[in-house]
Amino acid sequence: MNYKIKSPEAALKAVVQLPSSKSICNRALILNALSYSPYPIQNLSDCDDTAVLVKALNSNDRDFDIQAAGTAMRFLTAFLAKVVGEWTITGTERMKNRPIKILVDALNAVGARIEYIEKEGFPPLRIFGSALQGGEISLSGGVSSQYISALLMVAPLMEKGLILHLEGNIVSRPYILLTLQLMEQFGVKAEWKGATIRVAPQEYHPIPFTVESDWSAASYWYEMMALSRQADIQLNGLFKHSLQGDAAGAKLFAQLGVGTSFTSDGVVLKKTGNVTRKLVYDFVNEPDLAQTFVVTCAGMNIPFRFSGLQSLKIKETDRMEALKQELRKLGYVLKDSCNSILEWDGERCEAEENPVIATYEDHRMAMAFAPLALVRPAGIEMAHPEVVSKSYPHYWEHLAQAGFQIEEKSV
Ligand SMILES: O=C(O)C1=C[C@@H](OP(=O)(O)O)[C@@H](O)[C@H](O)C1
Ligand SMILES: C=C(OP(=O)(O)O)C(=O)O
Repeated sequence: MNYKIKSPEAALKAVVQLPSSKSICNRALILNALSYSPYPIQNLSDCDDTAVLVKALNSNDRDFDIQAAGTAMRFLTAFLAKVVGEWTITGTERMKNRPIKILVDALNAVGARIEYIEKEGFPPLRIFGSALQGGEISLSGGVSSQYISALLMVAPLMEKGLILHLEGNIVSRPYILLTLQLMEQFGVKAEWKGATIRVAPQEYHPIPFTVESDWSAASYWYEMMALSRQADIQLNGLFKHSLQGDAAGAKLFAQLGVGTSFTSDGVVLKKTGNVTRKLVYDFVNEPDLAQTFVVTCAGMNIPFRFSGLQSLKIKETDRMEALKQELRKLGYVLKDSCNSILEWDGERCEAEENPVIATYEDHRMAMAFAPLALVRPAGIEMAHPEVVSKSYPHYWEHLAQAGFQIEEKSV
């Protein structure tokens, strides 16, 4: 089934209860389990990536399928490595092609026993759980921060604790900070100096915990604000002093004419009229915002140069390729270089007559392209719109409530 999405007939008006952050949910679930917490987590997301982790942590099975959830795959691997028993963990075909060797090598070096069931370096995995001795290891920080977050959360329960030396440029650094800050809320202290993170053996202490709304999800509403002529948008559940790195999106959207005011409920967006001529930004710290900004700039006709995109190649799909392919259908010619830079200098090609945007099993492709309906009188047609459930299951409902017309088309 495809969706044809058309702009609201009147001005876009929305008060949105955003989904809660899956990054925070999935950390809180692991920390809750490690601290034997009696408190259920409040405002837990009903998105797929969180649901698979809830299911795994509550089941009596030995074999887990975490589908497409990168955090669940990485966090559960480290978690199970220290739970006595024999476990297997698998996921979607794409997950079987997302690398995990750095994490497996690191865990095996501190006393775990993890084997590959199919392809060396990739899920599915067989895990022989036991107490972990811990110690001092070096690993690359340049592939996925999720490996580091996974190791850190189990680190205080290792016999000798853990000293991690991070090699190379670190990608997605705010997610490591998020992990450390949440660990601290659960009573565990770590020290991060230079390229070294130290966690001494310690116990977690359970706390009642409420999850904040998702700043990555907020970015699509910022995009709608940027692309609409007139709009009235309020996003509930966001904090001014957020632990999420993607809160940086608010500042960056200021360059695209969207202002943010914080209220006791969340944020109110307004148009400022101050729009940059070209947007230049390094997304190494906020990779999940890259698609939003690529599509917004194209829709606003603003050239851009975005660097720091190396991790996009190993996410739900190769996001650099997917963006180039799908924007070409709409008449934009993007150039990539060094496996990490995507630019658009305003070059156009002939657009397809009836383009259908492919979503590549990637929620962020669907969510980033839908707002283009605001600037395309013919609307935007999209394949597999259901992919949004990975992080934002109510996205289409919320768009419909905001006045978008969404028509199902059988194919
Ligand atoms: O730790 C997390 O919650 C995440 C870290 C990032 O991944 P990488 O560290 O692989 O870039 C991000 O893209 C992902 O959506 C969530
Ligand atoms: C990359 C993402 O998720 P994950 O790596 O957790 O599958 C994402 O949500 O954009």
